[in-house]
Amino acid sequence: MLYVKAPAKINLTLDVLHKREDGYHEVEMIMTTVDLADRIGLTATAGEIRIDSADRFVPSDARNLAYQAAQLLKDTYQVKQGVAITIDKQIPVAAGLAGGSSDAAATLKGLNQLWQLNLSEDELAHLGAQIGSDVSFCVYGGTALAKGRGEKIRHLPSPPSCWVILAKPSIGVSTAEVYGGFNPEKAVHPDTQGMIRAIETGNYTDMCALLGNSLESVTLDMHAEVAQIKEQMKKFGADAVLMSGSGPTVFGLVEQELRIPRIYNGLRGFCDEVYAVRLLGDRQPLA
Ligand SMILES: C[C@@](CO)(OP(=O)(O)O)[C@H](O)COP(=O)(O)OP(=O)(O)OC[C@H]1O[C@@H](n2ccc(N)nc2=O)[C@H](O)[C@@H]1O
Ligand SMILES: Nc1ncnc2c1ncn2[C@@H]1O[C@H](COP(=O)(O)OP(=O)(O)O)[C@@H](O)[C@H]1O
Repeated sequence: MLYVKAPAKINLTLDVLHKREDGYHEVEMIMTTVDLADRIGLTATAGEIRIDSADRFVPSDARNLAYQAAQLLKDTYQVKQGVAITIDKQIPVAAGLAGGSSDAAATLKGLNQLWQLNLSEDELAHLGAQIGSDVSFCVYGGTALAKGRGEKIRHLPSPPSCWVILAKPSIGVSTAEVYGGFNPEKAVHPDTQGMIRAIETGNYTDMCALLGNSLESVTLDMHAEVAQIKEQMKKFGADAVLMSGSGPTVFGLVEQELRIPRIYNGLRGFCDEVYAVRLLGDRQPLA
């Protein structure tokens, strides 16, 4: 079996510019991967695509984004073989951490090897955009500025290294619903260029100060728990906190490792799903 890692992402900034004619929103966002990852196993079959996951929230049919990735490659390149895909789910589902998108991206990369398609990363990223807006970024990983509906990628250097505390309240959030609730009149717009400078110059203080997400207030208005978790995370000592993507996961940046146990243990009192991970920063090897 071929194994591929599928890491989660967080959005350091997420600026929603406007709603487009096609219903999607034009965005500018800085995404970076963290070392919380699903593990995708791929085994060639005679022709069919199968999905196997022990996680009850992960669909095991064509709704699964990894299934869609395999189907897309099979149809586009007339591949006769099929694949059995196992998903060892570690990333919380519907959390704003792009778990499904990362599974799809890992499947594209793994099948490129297994089915010997010889496609470039750029070709895989381009195909990935047909599956979902975040899939192109997940093909590359690392740190990037994403524009368009999320599929136009410009690579950025690694942010200054730090710990990331992730806390997910026990609610799932629909990305479409959150974008649907976006109100341009009330929107806050993060300083994307400032964040790029902070990353390029390795300025941790500025990176913390410039975290921002236009979708945060939409989800906060729907779910009071998210605001409570933000408050708790700040109180327990995170340097800066923000909701990731459309939520509901809240992340906190922490420079000093010594502070992690207090924040982690404090949050565990409120929230079942808490993780202390590192920023991955750089793009990672395949497996
Ligand atoms: C908000 C973000 C931020 O990284 O991530 P998540 O919270 O999902 O992790 C992304 O923009 C989510 O990307 P992704 O989850 O791939 O979205 P898609 O499947 O393409 O779209 C789901 C739905 O979200 C809305 N959508 C998505 C992207 C976008 N730029 N504008 C939109 O309006 C559309 O209503 C679309 O039907
Ligand atoms: N491989 C997968 N892992 C998780 N969820 C998936 C997957 N494939 C499809 N989904 C569906 O996608 C939806 C969004 O899941 P996910 O990608 O985890 O969240 P988000 O878009 O918030 O980052 C879920 O409701 C789930 O039903």
